[in-house]
Amino acid sequence: MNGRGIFISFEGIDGAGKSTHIEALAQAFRDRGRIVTCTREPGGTPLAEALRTLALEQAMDPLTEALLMFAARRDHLAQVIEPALARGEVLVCDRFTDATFAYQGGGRGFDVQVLEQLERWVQARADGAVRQPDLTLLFELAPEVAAERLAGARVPDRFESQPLDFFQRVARGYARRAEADPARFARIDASQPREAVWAAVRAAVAAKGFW
Ligand SMILES: Nc1ncnc2c1ncn2[C@@H]1O[C@H](COP(=O)(O)OP(=O)(O)O)[C@@H](O)[C@H]1O
Ligand SMILES: Cc1cn([C@H]2C[C@H](O)[C@@H](COP(=O)(O)OP(=O)(O)O)O2)c(=O)[nH]c1=O
Repeated sequence: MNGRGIFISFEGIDGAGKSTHIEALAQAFRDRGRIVTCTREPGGTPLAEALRTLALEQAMDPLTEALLMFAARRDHLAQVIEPALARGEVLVCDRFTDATFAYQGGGRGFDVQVLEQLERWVQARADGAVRQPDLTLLFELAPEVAAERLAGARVPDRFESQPLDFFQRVARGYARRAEADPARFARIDASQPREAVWAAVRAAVAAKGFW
C-alpha cells in the first residue's frame, strides 16, 4: 500500500547509534503496509557508492570532498530518492545533507555559504523548491561516549579515525542545522539505553503523523 511519500533521514556523529535503529524503523513502516526503501549517503546508487569509496578512503582537499558528497547526492536524488517519493513510498536514509554541513562545514571548517549554494543546486526539485527530508532524527551523543562505543566495533574509515575535537565541531555543525530548522528535526538523546532510544524514534515518527 502506498500513501504520500515520506523522507526520513538519520543523522549524528559516527557511533551515535543510527544504524542500530534504521532497519527497525523500516520494518515498522512495512508492518503498517508501507513500501520502504532503506538507503544511505554517500551512496545508494552504483555511481554514488563508487564516489563513497573514494571519499572515505582517499585524501583530498575540502572542496573536492564537498563536491564528491554533493555529486553522489545528486545521482542518489535523481535515481532513487525522487522516484521513490513520487511513487508514494517511504524513504529512510542513513545521512543526507545535514551530514555535509556537519562534517565538511563543522568538522573540516569548509565555507558554509558555498555548501548552501551547492545544496540549492543539487536538491532543486522540478517545482523549484529545495528537497529536504520530512523528518530528520538527530542522534546526539558526547563524542567521548561515541568513541568508546566504536572502539573495537569496526575498522575506522577516514572520518571515524578523526580526533575528538573534529567530532565536537561536527556535533556543533549538526546543532546549528537543527536550530535553523526545528520543525524538521527530532533531537534524540542517544546516551540512553537502546530501548529508550527506539521509543524516542517511534515517538518522533508518530508526532509527525506518519503512522
Ligand atoms: N543505546 C546504545 N547504548 C549502548 N551502545 C549502543 C547503543 N546503540 C548502539 N550501540 C552500539 O554502539 C556502536 C555504534 O552503533 P551504530 O548503530 O553502528 O552507530 P552509527 O550508525 O551511528 O555509527 C555499535 O556497537 C552498537 O551496538
Ligand atoms: C553523507 C556524508 C557523510 N559523511 C561521512 C560521515 C561518515 O563518517 C562517513 C560515512 O557515513 P556512515 O554511512 O555513517 O558510515 P558507516 O557505514 O561507517 O556507519 O561519511 C560526510 O563527511 N559528509 C556527508 O555529506
